[in-house]
Amino acid sequence: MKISVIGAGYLGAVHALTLAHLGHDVIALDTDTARIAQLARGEVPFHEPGLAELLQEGHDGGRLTFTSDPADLACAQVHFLCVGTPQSKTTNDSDLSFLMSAVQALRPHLRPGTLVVGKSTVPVGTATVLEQVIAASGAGLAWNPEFLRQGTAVKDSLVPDRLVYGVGEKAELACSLLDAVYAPLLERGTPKVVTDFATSELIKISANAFLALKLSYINAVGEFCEQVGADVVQLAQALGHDDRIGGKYFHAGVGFGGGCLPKDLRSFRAQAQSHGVDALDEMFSLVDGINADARFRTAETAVRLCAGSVQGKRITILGASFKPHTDDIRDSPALDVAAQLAAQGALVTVSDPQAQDTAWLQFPQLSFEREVSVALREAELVLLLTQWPEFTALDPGQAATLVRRAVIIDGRNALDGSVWQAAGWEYHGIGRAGMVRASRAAV
Ligand SMILES: NC(=O)c1ccc[n+]([C@@H]2O[C@H](COP(=O)([O-])OP(=O)(O)OC[C@H]3O[C@@H](n4cnc5c(N)ncnc54)[C@H](O)[C@@H]3O)[C@@H](O)[C@H]2O)c1
Ligand SMILES: O=c1ccn([C@@H]2O[C@H](COP(=O)(O)OP(=O)(O)O[C@H]3O[C@H](CO)[C@@H](O)[C@H](O)[C@H]3O)[C@@H](O)[C@H]2O)c(=O)[nH]1
Repeated sequence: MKISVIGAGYLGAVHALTLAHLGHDVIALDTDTARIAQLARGEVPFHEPGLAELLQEGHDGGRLTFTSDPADLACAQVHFLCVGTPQSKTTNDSDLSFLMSAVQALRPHLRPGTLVVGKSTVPVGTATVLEQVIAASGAGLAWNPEFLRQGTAVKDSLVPDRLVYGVGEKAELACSLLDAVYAPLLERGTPKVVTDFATSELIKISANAFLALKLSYINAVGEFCEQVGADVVQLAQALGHDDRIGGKYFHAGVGFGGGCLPKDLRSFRAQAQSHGVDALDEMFSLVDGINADARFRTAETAVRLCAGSVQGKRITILGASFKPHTDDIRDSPALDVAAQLAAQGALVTVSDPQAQDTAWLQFPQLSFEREVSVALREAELVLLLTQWPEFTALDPGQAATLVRRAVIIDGRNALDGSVWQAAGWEYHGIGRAGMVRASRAAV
């Protein structure tokens, strides 16, 4: 099938390349002409495991085209909308301006029997409005939210845990075309939920809000653990043995970031508020606050470990991206903590295997050093804030010879604290008061 994908960012580029992998002819459009030129040359525009191989495969198979001209989309039978829906600069609402201009640009090139499919994450009610915007063209509209995670985006797209079709006036057309698009996944038994627009929109945003809730819950319990001398890592493991709770997505630490969870939970708050569901607004205000606090408390611990002031202290931060295996620094907890410490006069060096090139432009107050052994030199405090394998595999004995003071905050509880302690480090896991006490005893 001929398919267009509009918006070639972290979601759209992956979606376009996986659709080509499934055997479709895909044309991807982005208003960022540099990005389109890069993709057309066969270069991936960001770090995502497995994406370069898919791009090569799509090029070799002649199934991929890239454009910035909406007129080129006229040949496609299905059009996926994958543009950004960031948080508004002034409120908690989603900024839908990119989505609206993408649909306006597409509208003249639509014809009867074709389908526009929204994949971007949107507030409830958006699909109903867009269905009216394109109605005169004779094309149908569906909402098909995406649940991929950066870092495992290719696998998540090829082996999704569910497909959601939100359908409206042209439900039959929508279901038959989406079934054809996803035929290889459906044949493998991927669960499919067909529902109305509002439910499909809410499924997506409430999923992300729930994940944020789970993380803020374990981080708040982690704070309690610190107060009473308990260990949040053991606690989460024990809770996770209960299937009703589950151990996934339950790692306490410096909190969540990225281009999705923070802005989606705020959009959820704004939507709940505008519909008078104050309990959800209040609940997610707390979730957001706990997350901000996790970052703040990490920075506070760093100050405490520097005898009350980081002024002039050399601090090394391991990690810049919001999670490992991506170069995305949107709302990165690591960079937030780094900036908080730099604002208090610390000399902060950040190391990241992939995210440095974007991070240094946005954070000129920080120093960046890709080579971790160089970044660690003469550090008076080290914080592990993004658990890249390059960092979790560090030899603590070797690392101890590089730093001035062997003190580490493990902001992701990703290191084996007892091994680091045995190598002479003062180890501080977040929510792990027991590890701090053991560290002090070892010193
Ligand atoms: N990143 C993810 O893992 C992920 C997963 C699921 C859902 N989502 C949702 O998908 C949407 C996109 O997120 P993203 O992370 O890919 O954002 P992104 O910023 O990486 O990509 C958005 C792309 O859209 C392009 N664009 C903007 N306006 C355009 C227009 N009018 N026409 C064509 N292209 C245009 C931008 O140049 C950019 O390349 C958001 O709604 C997000 O919430 C993202
Ligand atoms: O146990 C955990 C798991 C995650 N995180 C943090 O939570 C944030 C988000 O992680 P993750 O959800 O894995 O990354 P995203 O790629 O942002 O994916 C989320 O956002 C996407 C965009 O909407 C959705 O499609 C995905 O389903 C949803 O998981 C990151 O900062 C992680 O470090 C933790 O702190 N502890």
